[in-house]
Amino acid sequence: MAITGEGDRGAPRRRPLAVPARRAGGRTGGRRAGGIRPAGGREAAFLALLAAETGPVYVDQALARLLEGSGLPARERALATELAYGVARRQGSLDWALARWARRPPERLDPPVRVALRLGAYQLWHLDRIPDHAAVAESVELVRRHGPGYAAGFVNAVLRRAARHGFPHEAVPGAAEDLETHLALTLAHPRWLVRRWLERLGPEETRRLLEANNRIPPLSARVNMLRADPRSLAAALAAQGVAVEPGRFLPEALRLGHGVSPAELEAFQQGALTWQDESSMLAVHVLDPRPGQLVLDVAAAPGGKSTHMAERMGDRGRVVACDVDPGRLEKVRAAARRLGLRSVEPLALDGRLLPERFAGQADRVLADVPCSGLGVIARRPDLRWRKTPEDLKALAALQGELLRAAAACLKPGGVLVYSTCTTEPEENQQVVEGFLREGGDRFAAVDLRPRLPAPLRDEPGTERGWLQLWPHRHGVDGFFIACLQRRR
Ligand SMILES: C[S@@+](CC[C@H](N)C(=O)[O-])C[C@H]1O[C@@H](n2cnc3c(N)ncnc32)[C@H](O)[C@@H]1O
Repeated sequence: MAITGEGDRGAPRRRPLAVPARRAGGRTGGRRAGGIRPAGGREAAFLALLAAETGPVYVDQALARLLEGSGLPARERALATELAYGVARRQGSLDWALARWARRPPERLDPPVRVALRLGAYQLWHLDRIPDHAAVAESVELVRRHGPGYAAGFVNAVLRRAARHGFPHEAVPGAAEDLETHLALTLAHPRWLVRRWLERLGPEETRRLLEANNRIPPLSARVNMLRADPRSLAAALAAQGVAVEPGRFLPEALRLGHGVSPAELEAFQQGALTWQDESSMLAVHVLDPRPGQLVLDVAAAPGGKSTHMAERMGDRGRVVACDVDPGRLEKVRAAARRLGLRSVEPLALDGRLLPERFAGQADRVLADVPCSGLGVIARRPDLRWRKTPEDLKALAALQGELLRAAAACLKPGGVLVYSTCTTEPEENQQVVEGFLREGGDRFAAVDLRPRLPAPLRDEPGTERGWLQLWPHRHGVDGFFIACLQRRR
């Protein structure tokens, strides 16, 4: 769902699988999803899942590219989204069950074959309204069109067995017997994540978190207060038949009903709103940039928070929007243009080099760093299967370096926010605590309570300078915010 400004955390992506084109077999193997026109929703889902399986792209991104300009009617687009997200979400448990009918683990099969099997099995086991024969026949047809020669007969045989026997519920251990495996299989998450959350949150909360990760997340928008006021905009949207309600925490936030096509909404095109989760808006509220200030955004693309800061500053002052990826900086430029903001200055640079230009000068610095994205699993359903504990370690090193560079740019009395869209302490509290230990008494954690809306003031950690938001507790993305101030 490429709808929030937060879609891509900019973390290093998985490398493309080194599948030789012939073995990958498909006529689509190795080609980017964007280059093909799907004939219907099922084919769009299949191609998006295949693109994610064989390239450095997430399913939601591949699907968005495929659907853009596909000319598919709304019903087929909805089917594509339901299937692609559903399969991506359930991949681990689908593979576990399919292994017994395929007599080998799906990851050892050619990508088009395993994608066809997952797509068929998902429809058989999780969608009541699709008749079994259609689920099987359509999957066979897709692999015939896009897979290796042998595949159609194999997929047909495996899916017929899967239809006959159903999902092997009897083989899933009970919660009392083996809670970790039970939750991993019934709520489709990798075991290492379930284990880590069980240790930290206990059984009940872990279950609620896993369930929240499997729900369609809210569609949140930020009103550009320089162009519109939230009440009137909400009324105008309601008059157009859009279901709309206020945000949970902030005056500029709105929640819109699903079924809205974000980029096509007139209010978006006219620069009156930006798609953004409320958790991200909170980071800017905590930083509290003021008109006329010099503000640095260390890792700014696609510009969700840079543009929010410029809006809050009345477009007066400078918001230097730095990002190492010049291509992604174009999105910042486009967002600022759409929103009518002139104070945003895109800068293509490794954020670690910012002190060479801005040492000791900035009033405010935002370090919204690349992270694992484990707080946005609901938006990016295949992410859970791609991340490993090793990723968290590698990211923590880069996050620490970016935080040190950000802090070096602050002037005395200047304020910094460090944020991520992950829930994991290695990328969050531990990075900030490590930095504070190294920095001696030059920096101090800022009490967040006066900077937060009332319902969040008493969350754990706020008086010590940090806030962890959770999808199952707060109804927003999993997001971390820490605030520091330079003393001298
Ligand atoms: C989480 S995203 C930023 C989201 C952005 N703050 C927003 O609100 O729209 C992380 C960004 O970090 C960038 N990035 C990764 N390594 C970087 C580095 N060393 N210096 C600067 N930017 C970096 C990525 O290109 C990506 O755009």
